[in-house]
Amino acid sequence: MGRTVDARALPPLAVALGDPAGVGPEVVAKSWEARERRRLPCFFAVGDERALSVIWRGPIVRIGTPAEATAIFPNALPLIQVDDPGDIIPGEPNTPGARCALDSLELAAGLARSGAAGAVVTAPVSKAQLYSIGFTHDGQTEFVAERCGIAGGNVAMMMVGPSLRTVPLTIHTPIAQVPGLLTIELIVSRVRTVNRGLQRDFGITCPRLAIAGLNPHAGENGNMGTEEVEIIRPAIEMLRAEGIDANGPFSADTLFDPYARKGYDAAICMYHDQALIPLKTLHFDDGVNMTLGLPIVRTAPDHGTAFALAGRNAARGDAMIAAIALAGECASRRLQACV
Ligand SMILES: NC(=O)C1=CN([C@@H]2O[C@H](COP(=O)(O)OP(=O)(O)OC[C@H]3O[C@@H](n4cnc5c(N)ncnc54)[C@H](O)[C@@H]3O)[C@@H](O)[C@H]2O)C=CC1
Ligand SMILES: NCC(=O)COP(=O)(O)O
Repeated sequence: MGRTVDARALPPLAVALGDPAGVGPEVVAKSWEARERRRLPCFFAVGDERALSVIWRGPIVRIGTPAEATAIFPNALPLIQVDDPGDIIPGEPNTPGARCALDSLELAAGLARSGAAGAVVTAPVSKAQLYSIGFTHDGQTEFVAERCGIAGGNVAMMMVGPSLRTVPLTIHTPIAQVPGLLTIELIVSRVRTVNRGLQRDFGITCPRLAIAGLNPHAGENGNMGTEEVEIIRPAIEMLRAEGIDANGPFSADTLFDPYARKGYDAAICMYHDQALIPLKTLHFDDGVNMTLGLPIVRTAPDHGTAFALAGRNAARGDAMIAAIALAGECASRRLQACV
């Protein structure tokens, strides 16, 4: 039986600043400013101090180890320095900045893996910039998974908002390739990961999972596409035989209305936009991207680098605040389950 653990036992969370020219540094600074009001767990930034100081006049204290963050956090934003050798101009991404974003991500994820940080929270990176420096993963999700020794295909991206959780089964895949990638094995393995993640990180004993169809009207019994009959329905039957409360396939067009949303804990979607459009439409300001299936907790705000806003003090910090809060809750829950 687990016993209650004081939340203060949670090590500080590592927050990678993301692309130095994006809104990442600004939303991290805004999160620190909101630390008391929003009762955020202790965290420290990982990145180049200049990315913060060019857009923010608040106090920053460099630290050498995560443990030092605890004493600093009430009065200043603790930071582990990662050098960016280039010019940092908000809204103007460059190659050194992309390398700095990657180094920051690597270090922050490593600190979480070692247990020195309680979780890793990642600010937005530009995928195009990362690809230009030879980044071979689709995104931060797959990178962190690999660093944890897990194949990218064995984790799940879950988008989390106050009234909706969605999971894209295929993620950063060209839409034309989606039907060919959908298999019974993919659906079964990804839904198992989601089921376990909702139990472990959200304390939902028997998660209710709604599986979307791929085609209009979930295929109308094979008359508007056959994926539902040949792939999705057999996968649901396999999952139900294992005791997982998976249901569907449901027409995606009515899966996100207020009445339908009451009926499930997460909607499993067939492709990126099917999952992200409803989440961002309903919860853009406080949506969180969480990676399920990792040995560590990793969250991120739902938004991207928003280069056009960078340096103008125009970015909202709420999604980053929600990402830090959720990471703290999930990491505390895991800690509690361990003792
Ligand atoms: N987790 C990550 O690292 C993510 C990175 N990206 C990257 O971000 C870049 C830009 O992608 P976009 O599709 O333009 O998405 P975006 O989220 O950066 O911007 C979309 C719209 O939302 C606004 N916006 C974004 N964040 C905001 C905030 N905090 N407060 C107020 N308004 C905000 C932007 O100004 C823009 O109008 C791409 O390079 C993409 O790779 C996109 C999504 C997630
Ligand atoms: N569209 C979601 C997104 O781009 C986040 O990707 P990741 O970098 O967190 O894997």
